[in-house]
Amino acid sequence: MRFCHEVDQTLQFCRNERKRQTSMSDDNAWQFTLGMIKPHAVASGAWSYIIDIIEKSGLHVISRQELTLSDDRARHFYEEHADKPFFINLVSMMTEGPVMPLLITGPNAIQAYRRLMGPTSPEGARMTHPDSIRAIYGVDKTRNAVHGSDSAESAAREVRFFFPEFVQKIPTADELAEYAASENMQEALTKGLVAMTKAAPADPVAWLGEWLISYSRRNCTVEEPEE
Ligand SMILES: Nc1ncnc2c1ncn2[C@@H]1O[C@H](COP(=O)(O)OP(=O)(O)OP(=O)(O)O)[C@@H](O)[C@H]1O
Repeated sequence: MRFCHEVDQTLQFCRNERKRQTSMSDDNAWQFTLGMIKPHAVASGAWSYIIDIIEKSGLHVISRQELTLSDDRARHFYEEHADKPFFINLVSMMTEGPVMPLLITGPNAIQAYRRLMGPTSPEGARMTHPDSIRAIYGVDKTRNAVHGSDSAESAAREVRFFFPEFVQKIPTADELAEYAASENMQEALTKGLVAMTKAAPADPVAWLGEWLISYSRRNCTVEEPEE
C-alpha cells in the first residue's frame, strides 16, 4: 500500500531526527507547538500516517481535534497573509472540509516539527527534502498537507486559538520544577528510576509508569527487582 511504503521510507529520517534532537544541548528546550493537518490530507486519510511520522520522530501529539473552520476563523488564523495574492485561495482551501489541529510537544518542538514538515512547496520539497511530510503528502503550494507554528510567539497564539483550555493548564518551568522537587515526588521518582535501571526493561517509559502506579497503590512497599 502506497502510504505504508511512504511511512517506511520516512522511518529512517524520523530516527535520524530523533538522534539529532537528543544530541542537541542549548537548543533543546521543551516546547509546545501547533501543527495542523489541512483538509485534503484529512479527507484522504493521510492524517494518521502524518501523526505516526511526528510520533516516531520523538515528538508527542498530546491532543487533536477535527473541525471545519468558518471563513472568519480561517481569515483570522492566517491574518498575517491577508495582503498576499494567495490569501483567498488559502482561506477557501482551509474551509473546504475538516482540518485537524494538533497540539505537539517535545524538545525544541517548534523547529523540530517545521523540519519534519519540509519547505512550503511540495514540488520543491520533493527535490530538497524528499522524506518530509510535505514532499510525501503535499499536492501543491496551497494544498501542502500541514501547517506548523514558526516561532514561540506564533505557537503561543495558535495553541490558544485551537486549545484555549490547555493554555490555562500549562505550568511555568518554575512551577514544574517546584512540583517535581516535592518530597513525595522525589522519593517515588528516585526509587522508580533506580528500580528501572536494575530491571533494564525494553520499554522504560511504560515500565516506569506501571512501577509508579504500583508504588502509589502499595504506599511505598513495592519490591524492587533482584539484581
Ligand atoms: N506562493 C504561494 N501560493 C499558494 N499558496 C501559498 C503560497 N505561499 C504560501 N502559501 C500557502 O500559505 C500558507 C502559509 O504560508 P507561509 O509563507 O507562512 O508558509 P509556511 O510557513 O511554510 O506554511 P504554514 O504557515 O502553513 O506552516 C502555506 O502553508 C501555503 O498553504
